Amino acid sequence: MFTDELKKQADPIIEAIYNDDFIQGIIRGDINKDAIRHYLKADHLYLNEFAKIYSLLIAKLNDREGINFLLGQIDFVLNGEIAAHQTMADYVGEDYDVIIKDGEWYPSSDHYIKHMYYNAFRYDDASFTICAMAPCPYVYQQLALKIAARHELTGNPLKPWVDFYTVNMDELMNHLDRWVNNFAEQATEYERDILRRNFLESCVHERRFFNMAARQEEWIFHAENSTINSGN
Ligand SMILES: Cc1ncc(CN)c(N)n1
Repeated sequence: MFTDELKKQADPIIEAIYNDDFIQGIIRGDINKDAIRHYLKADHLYLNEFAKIYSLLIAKLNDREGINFLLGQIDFVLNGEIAAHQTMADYVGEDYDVIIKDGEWYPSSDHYIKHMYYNAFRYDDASFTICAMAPCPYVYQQLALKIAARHELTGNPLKPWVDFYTVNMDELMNHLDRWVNNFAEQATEYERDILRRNFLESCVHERRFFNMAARQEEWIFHAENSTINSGN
C-alpha cells in the first residue's frame, strides 16, 4: 500500500524525533518547563488552525461519511486533545489558560501551518492536504508507541500525555490511510510524488516543532541580520 511506503520512509525521521531533547525529556519526566510552556503556546494555536483546515476540506467533499468524519476530527482536535495539554500544564504547575494566552505562530510552527494551508488552497482534491496533515496524528502515535514499548513510565508525571497518544489515534489513522490509498491508486506518478513529499515534509515539520519548543524559538525582527534563534 502507498501509505505503508510513506510510513517506512518516515521511520528514520520519527526515530530522530524520539532521540531529540524534547521526547527524551518527556521520557525522563524532567523536561524543562519553559519548553513545555512554549510547546503549549504554539500547539494551542496550531490545533486551532488544524481544525480550520479540516473545515476547508469539508467544502471539497460530497460524501456525508467523509464530512461527518471531518466534523468528528474537528471536535477531537478542539475538545479532545485538551486532555493531553492539561497533563502538560499540570506538570508545569500553572493554569493552562494563563500559559497559552500569549502564544504565537513561532517560525517553525508558522512554516508547518502554512504548508498545510498551501495544499488546502492549491489543490482541489483534499488528499494532498490530508497527506500534509496525517503526520500530525501518525508521528505522535508512533512516538507514544515507541516510548511505551521501551520504557516503564509509572510515576512519570507526563505518562498520561504518552498514554493519550498510544490509544486515541488508531481509528483516525485507518481512515486517513484508506483515503490516501484510494486516491493514490488512481493518481499519476507526479501526483503521488506530491503526496509523498507532503507527508515527509510534515514529518520534518513535526521534528522542527518539538525542537522549536525545546529551544523556545522566537521571531527576531530587531537584529541586524533578522533571523530565528534556532538551528535545525
Ligand atoms: C504540532 C503537533 N503535531 C501533532 C499533534 C498531535 N495531534 C499535535 N498536538 N501538535
